[in-house]
Amino acid sequence: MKVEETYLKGVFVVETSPLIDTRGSFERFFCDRELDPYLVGEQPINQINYSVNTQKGTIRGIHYQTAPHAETKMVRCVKGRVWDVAVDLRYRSPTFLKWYAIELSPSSHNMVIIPKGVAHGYQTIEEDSHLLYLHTAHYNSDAQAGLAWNDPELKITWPLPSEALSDRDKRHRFISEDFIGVEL
Ligand SMILES: Cc1cn([C@H]2C[C@H](O)[C@@H](COP(=O)(O)OP(=O)(O)O[C@H]3O[C@H](C)C(=O)[C@H](O)[C@H]3O)O2)c(=O)[nH]c1=O
Repeated sequence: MKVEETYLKGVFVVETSPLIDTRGSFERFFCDRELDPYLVGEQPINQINYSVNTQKGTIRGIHYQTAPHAETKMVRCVKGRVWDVAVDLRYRSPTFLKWYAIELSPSSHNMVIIPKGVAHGYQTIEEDSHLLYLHTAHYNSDAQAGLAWNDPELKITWPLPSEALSDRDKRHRFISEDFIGVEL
């Protein structure tokens, strides 16, 4: 696994290598031993989720779980193609409210690691795009929080016009002036 840190501390891009033979290929998606240096002090994987998006242009997010249910999540696109965004919400982070985006797709063999305090969203750039998530915390409906995809404070330059937002994602409030970041 090749792991590179982005300019958002703790946000890593992992590239895995398929082992190809006459039958096809085999690819290791996750290994706690290999990724342990990047998941310092993290709990093990508690949940694995799978998201199917039928439409191109769908935006999901920008979500995070509040403490004490904050989580690291690892996201991989297993079908189609998505533009994946991480937004730094960490108190006193030098990249507070900065965002990083990367295209995830099966052919890129890549996965993004999104640590606690960093919110996550994505837009599908192909129809029928599927995502696999590994989470280091259990889902807690009372700890759900989110940012508006079109928050003027973030100025996220989504690649396509927004489509297929959930009612919840349509209702996120813009970041208030007194927002200083999230507790971890
Ligand atoms: C995340 C999650 C959701 N749910 C239930 C809650 C809702 O009834 C339904 C859909 O949840 P939600 O609308 O939050 O799903 P997305 O909009 O795809 O959000 C996800 O995608 C964004 C981009 C993320 O980064 C989060 O991991 C995750 O929140 O599944 C569960 O039962 N367990 C879970 O772990």
